[in-house]
Amino acid sequence: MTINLQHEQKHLDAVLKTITAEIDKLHDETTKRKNEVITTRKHFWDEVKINTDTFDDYLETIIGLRQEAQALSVSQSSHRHASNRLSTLKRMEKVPYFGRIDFKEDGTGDYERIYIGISSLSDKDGEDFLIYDWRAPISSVYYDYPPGTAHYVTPSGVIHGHLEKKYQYIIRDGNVDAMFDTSLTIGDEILQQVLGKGTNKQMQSIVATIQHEQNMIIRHDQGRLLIVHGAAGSGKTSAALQRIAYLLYKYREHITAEQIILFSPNSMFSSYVSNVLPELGEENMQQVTFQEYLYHRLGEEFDIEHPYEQLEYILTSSKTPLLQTRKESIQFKASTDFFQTIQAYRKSLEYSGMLFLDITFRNQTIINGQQLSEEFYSYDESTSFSHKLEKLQNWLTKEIKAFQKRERHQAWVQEEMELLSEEDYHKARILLAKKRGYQKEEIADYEVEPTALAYLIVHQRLKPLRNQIHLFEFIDFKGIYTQIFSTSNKIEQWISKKPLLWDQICQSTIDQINAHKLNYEDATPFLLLKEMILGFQTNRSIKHIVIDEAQDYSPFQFEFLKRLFPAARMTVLGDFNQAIFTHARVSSDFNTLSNLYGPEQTALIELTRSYRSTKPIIEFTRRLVENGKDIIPFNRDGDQPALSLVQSFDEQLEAITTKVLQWQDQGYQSIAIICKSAEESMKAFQALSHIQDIKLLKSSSLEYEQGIVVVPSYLSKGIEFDAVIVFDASNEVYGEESLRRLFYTVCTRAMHQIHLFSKGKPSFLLNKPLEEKVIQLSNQS
Ligand SMILES: Nc1ncnc2c1ncn2[C@@H]1O[C@H](COP(=O)(O)OP(=O)(O)OP(=O)(O)O)[C@@H](O)[C@H]1O
Repeated sequence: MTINLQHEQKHLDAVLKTITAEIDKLHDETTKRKNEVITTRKHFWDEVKINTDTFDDYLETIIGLRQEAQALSVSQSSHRHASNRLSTLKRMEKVPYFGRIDFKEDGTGDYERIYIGISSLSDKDGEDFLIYDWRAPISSVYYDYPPGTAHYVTPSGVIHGHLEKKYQYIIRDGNVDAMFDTSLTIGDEILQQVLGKGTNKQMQSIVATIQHEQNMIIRHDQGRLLIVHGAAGSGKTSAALQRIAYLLYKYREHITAEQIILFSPNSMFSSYVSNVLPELGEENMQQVTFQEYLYHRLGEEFDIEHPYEQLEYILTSSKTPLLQTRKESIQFKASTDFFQTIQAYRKSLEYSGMLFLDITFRNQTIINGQQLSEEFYSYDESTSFSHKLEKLQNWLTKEIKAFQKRERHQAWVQEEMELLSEEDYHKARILLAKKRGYQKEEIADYEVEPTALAYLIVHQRLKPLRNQIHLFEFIDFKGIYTQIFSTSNKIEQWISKKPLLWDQICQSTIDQINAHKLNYEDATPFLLLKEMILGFQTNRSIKHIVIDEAQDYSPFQFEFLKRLFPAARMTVLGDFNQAIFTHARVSSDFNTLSNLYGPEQTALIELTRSYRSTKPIIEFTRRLVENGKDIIPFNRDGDQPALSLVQSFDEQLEAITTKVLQWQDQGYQSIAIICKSAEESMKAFQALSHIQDIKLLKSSSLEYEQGIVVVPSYLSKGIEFDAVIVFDASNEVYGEESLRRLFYTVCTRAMHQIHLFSKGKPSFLLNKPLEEKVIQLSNQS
């Protein structure tokens, strides 16, 4: 069948008419709903009579309030629903659908034309679907099958049938610009077009061109854990976001956007991906970084190191024994071995080793830590650990009460009583009178007894202490954690393989903690131990967590997240070739992760096709990593990557400036000059400040800025640029094997162009690409 665009245009016009009619209807509806909300808000208090004289009045007031609040919530939700649908329809007005399948269900007569778009649309009688949502069960045929037999899964069973044809459309502003019979075409024209365009400030949805293996990720529906290991640019983040949209559609009765959390690497990345779900007509999920969580939980106790500070230290420090100790320490503290050690240690605390802080008041020790420890271990062995802690808390509360009684006779209390201001005295009088059961009108007759007042003063002063007891702040968590590193401790027996430089690791950990500093590698183990002692503070309302750039997380962090969100399923996406943190440099897969929920609850999907970069760029970058030959480039042509050798800093700056201007002339809008560290980025930025509108991206940057940017390697992770300049790819800068993955991450950020500059001898990491001529040596001075 030849494609008849006129005929297609006619169909589109008819669909657009229905969309326009629905938009008009919804316009009226949203205005009506909005007015309803405004009126309900305005008259909220008119409808409720506040009367608390008797219990019945009070009850009636509460019921009235509740009814009004419910009415308001119903109108608000109808308004939200109508306006969400309205904005989706407005988006559909531009592109109502992007694909079509001609499908015949077994046992039925004709082929049905199924048009697929970002949301479904029925005809005006509401009887037939003009457009099917891309997440509807039947739409999976579009992504999964070439013409021939096909099937799809519905809640009521599997539907088998025959797919005759599959089409893709390019629709712009109500016109069918092009239409492809994708069962005949060899390359994927639409994908070529999409990938050939310039980058956007924000990530775009990929629903029109989702690939079969990506669709498996999006619609995966079994087990607690889905692990996606995929090459750079293979669409992991994209698949993750469309998966969230899919879950919100499929489980719309049970899951809302607030019940899904995306753990992203940094705020800039969060802003970069924040457009995808709204573009698909869904509300955004929650986005957090693991670091934010650590700050939230431990920020008051410690000065916590940021993961990028840790990286910066590793990348910029000169090779000293101190650096070696730190690297060993990071690797050990992220290991499963250390996790098991902590578990064993926590168990042992049931019998000995718990440390408590002295309870002090006005520089006087009321009860010392040793006494607390004796009391704790005096409880019957059969009492559970958490119950023992509760008993200790109760005992302590009683001791404080007794102390309060004794303390009221102290001279300082007398002094405070005498110095009490008129206002404070008045407040104390009211409080005491109320305590003694005086009614409002009788308070004036109440005579304050000095002992009661003294008791009250001590009581007030002890309030912070009581709070600390309530929050179990009398447990010496710092002491308990550092005990692991006190060399005389038996903890060493539990470590299956003592790391090199163990004594130095111990000493530096103790020093840091004593200075109230928490290195990034200590933060999660510390928090985990704390939670194991106190009992986990869990969040059961979260139903799904998605962890992007998961190679950066340690087994500790996964264990932690699993416990923190006991009701959640997890989707984990990563690429070990991009594992840039010291702790993950030795791992190459997610194998250990399958222990998290057990193999039966775990599925692994590998993505090997890479879409971001042109074929010449992928052919270059895949030679940088050991297992790179498995990466399959999407067939998009482009210029070959280039390497320029320069002799001096000035020559480097001049060459970079020329390149940037040349790329700008060619129409590339997002150009990144990627440096190894923040330190190098700052230097480069200052030296290149003559380039108009050049910007520096920092770890504190909240938004991904387009244009010409200077960015440190680790911050460029997860995002992409039209053209990339590697500021200095010399052996001086990238001269170590441990930097291979970082270097690969940097080079894989480029979509269309990449040019590397090397001041002096190029990095040994480039030997293979140079030998195999996948990178061009562009000029040699
Ligand atoms: N099916 C697709 N259709 C259109 N574009 C796609 C598709 N899959 C991936 N892309 C594009 O490829 C680029 C890379 O995708 P994405 O960032 O999701 O990959 P990633 O695997 O998360 O990469 P990295 O690990 O390097 O950060 C993006 O521009 C994305 O839009």
